[in-house]
This record gives sequence, C-alpha cells and structure tokens, in this order.
Amino acid sequence: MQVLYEADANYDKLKGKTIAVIGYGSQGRAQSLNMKESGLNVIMGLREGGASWESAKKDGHEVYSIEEAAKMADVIHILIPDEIQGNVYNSQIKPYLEEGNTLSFSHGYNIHFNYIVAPKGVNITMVAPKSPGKMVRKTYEEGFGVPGLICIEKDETGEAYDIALGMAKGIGLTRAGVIQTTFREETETDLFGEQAVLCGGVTELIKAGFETLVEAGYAPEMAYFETCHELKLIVDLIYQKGFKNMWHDVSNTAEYGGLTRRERVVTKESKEAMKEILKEIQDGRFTKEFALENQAGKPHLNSMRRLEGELLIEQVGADLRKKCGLEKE
Ligand SMILES: NC(=O)C1=CN([C@@H]2O[C@H](COP(=O)(O)OP(=O)(O)OC[C@H]3O[C@@H](n4cnc5c(N)ncnc54)[C@H](OP(=O)(O)O)[C@@H]3O)[C@@H](O)[C@H]2O)C=CC1
Ligand SMILES: CC(=O)[C@](C)(O)C(=O)O
Repeated sequence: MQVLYEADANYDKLKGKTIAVIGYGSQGRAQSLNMKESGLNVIMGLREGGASWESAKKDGHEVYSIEEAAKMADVIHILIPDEIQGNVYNSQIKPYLEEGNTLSFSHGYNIHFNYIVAPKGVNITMVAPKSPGKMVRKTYEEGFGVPGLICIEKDETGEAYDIALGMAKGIGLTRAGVIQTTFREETETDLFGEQAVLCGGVTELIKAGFETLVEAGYAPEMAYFETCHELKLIVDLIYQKGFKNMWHDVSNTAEYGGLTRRERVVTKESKEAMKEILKEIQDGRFTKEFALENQAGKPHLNSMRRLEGELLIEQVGADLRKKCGLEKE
C-alpha cells in the first residue's frame, strides 16, 4: 500500500482558500493551530458563549459563529463530537454550503452511516489523524507528527485529493505517513480499534492485571506501577522500534515469560469476541445502539464514566501521578 509523505503533498489547491474548523476540542485545537502555523488560512466556527470560543480567541484565532464561518469558508472541517455532527450540520452548516465547497471530517462516522448527506456540487473529504488531539499538537510542535488517513468520498471539483492531502500536510500528518483509504474502511477500523484494542481492550487488560495483583495482596501502588505506568514505557518501545526490538530491550526473563503466557491472557475466545465487535460495527448494530444512547441522554455512558472514576486504579494512579508531577494538582 502506498504511504504518502511530505514530498507527495503541497498547498497549491489550498492557496486563496479559507478553512473553517468547526469545534475546538481534542482535534479542533490541535489541527487548527498546526494548519495555521503551516501557513494555511484557518478560521474557527464555534458555539457562541461556549468554553471553546474564549480558548480559541486566547490562542489568537479568528473566531466566528458556526453559521458565519460556514458562509465564509471554502473548506468546512467538522471537528465536533460525532453524535451531534448531524444536527449541527443540518441546522448550522448545510444552509450555507455552496457548489465547489469541501465538507471535511476527521472520522467517517456521519457520512458512512448517512447521518450527513452533502448536497450536489460539494466535495466530501476526510483528514483523520491516527492519534489523540494532544499528541497531534505535541508531535507537530516537536517537528514531527502523527500518521493519518485521507479519504475522498465525493470529488466535484477535481481538487478534493489535493485539498485533503494539503490539509494532512498542514496538520503534520505527512511527516509520519498518510494512507488514502475510504470512509467505510476508516470508520470500521477506527471504531474497531477504539473498542477492541486502544481504549476498550487495553483498559480492561490493565484493570484485570491491576485487580489480580491487588486481590492477591500486593500494594495497589506496586500494582499501578507494574500494570499501568510501565505499560506506556513498553508501548513506547514498540512505537519506536517494533515488537522484536521491544523484546530485545526487555529482559530474557520477561521475553520468555511473555511469549509463553500471552495466549493464555488474550485467548482464542478473545479473538472471536473481536470478530463479533467488528461485525456489530459493519452491520450497523453499534451505531444504532450509540444513537439510542445519545437520544436517551447518555445514561449508560454517564454511569460507566462514574464507575470508571471510582476505580481503585484511578484513585491510586491519580495520587502517584500528582506526587511525581506527571499530573497537575
Ligand atoms: N478525540 C480524538 O483524539 C480524535 C477524534 N477524532 C474525530 O474528530 C472529531 C472531533 O472529535 P473530538 O475532537 O474528540 O471532539 P470534542 O468532544 O473534543 O469536541 C469538543 C468541541 O465540540 C464543541 N461542541 C460540543 N457540542 C457542540 C454543539 N452542540 N454545538 C457546537 N459545538 C459543540 C465544543 O464546544 P464548547 O466548548 O462550546 O462545548 C468543543 O469545541 C470527531 O469526528 C472524532 O471522531 C478523530 C481522531 C481522534
Ligand atoms: C484517538 C482516536 O483516534 C480515537 C481513539 O479513535 C478517538 O478518540 O476517536
């Protein structure tokens, strides 16, 4: 598969164009500052009176209402929560779209599941960092970047690819590598990754390891250092050098023990569960469930958030992170 880098991208098709970033949260702040510092013409379209409005102004952005920004922009890049994009798009963006505009996203969710249908004459593109927003910004400031995906769902002007790849360059993604895919593939792989591996799977693994040690009588602080804090350091090795070199860097004891026991933790049943999770995403069961959850006011999500915050690993971890200065008081 071809991976695109800096030399493959340019800003030619973005010259003279205004990019309105809608939303100033995890992705919105990072992407808008990076694109602006890369020389692109970025304005913010934000909820008037919200926390982001002041924060974006403080960061030196030109801030407008969502409607105003949509009217002024050539590219409208929607970076607000997925579950509200449909409503905001229909009421505050769609009425101001013009032929030749580009509607851009960082996740394919709303286009793939048809919550948003763009009008004729409007490009539909995606520029999706494969990273949390804070690292999109941090790595850019360090002169590097995070990898990303670009997708062209609809190209009405013949410029959609160059616009998406130019934005990817402006965000810093072409420094680390950009792959072109489709809205369907990005949506399905991203949802799968965050559910089965990155956020869901990993936290459940950490939790299970921590609780196993604590229930066996070991100090929670030791269990936290062993199963959570050190995990980042090991994953950093994999991030930088791959599995083989991570195994090389850890002790022979860890290598032998890890390689011989890991399939007793992530079992064949775990793999079957992963396949089921992917099927639920592909056949729409997940998005239907998430839509009902949001229509009901997020009752399950709010109670799970509360329980997550009450976990011993959270209490112990917060105390240790504050004591060593990793987390501000
Ligand atoms: N989080 C991540 O790391 C990643 C996210 N993505 C994708 O990026 C997109 C944005 O996600 P993310 O950055 O996490 O979003 P956030 O939850 O961080 O978005 C917060 C922003 O949305 C605004 N907002 C919330 N509700 C409304 C509303 N009703 N009307 C107008 N503005 C509103 C907030 O404004 P206010 O301050 O006024 O509340 C704030 O500016 C999504 O499509 C997501 O899937 C892709 C890759 C990674
Ligand atoms: C950081 C990222 O890409 C995630 C986990 O998929 C998300 O926050 O949507």
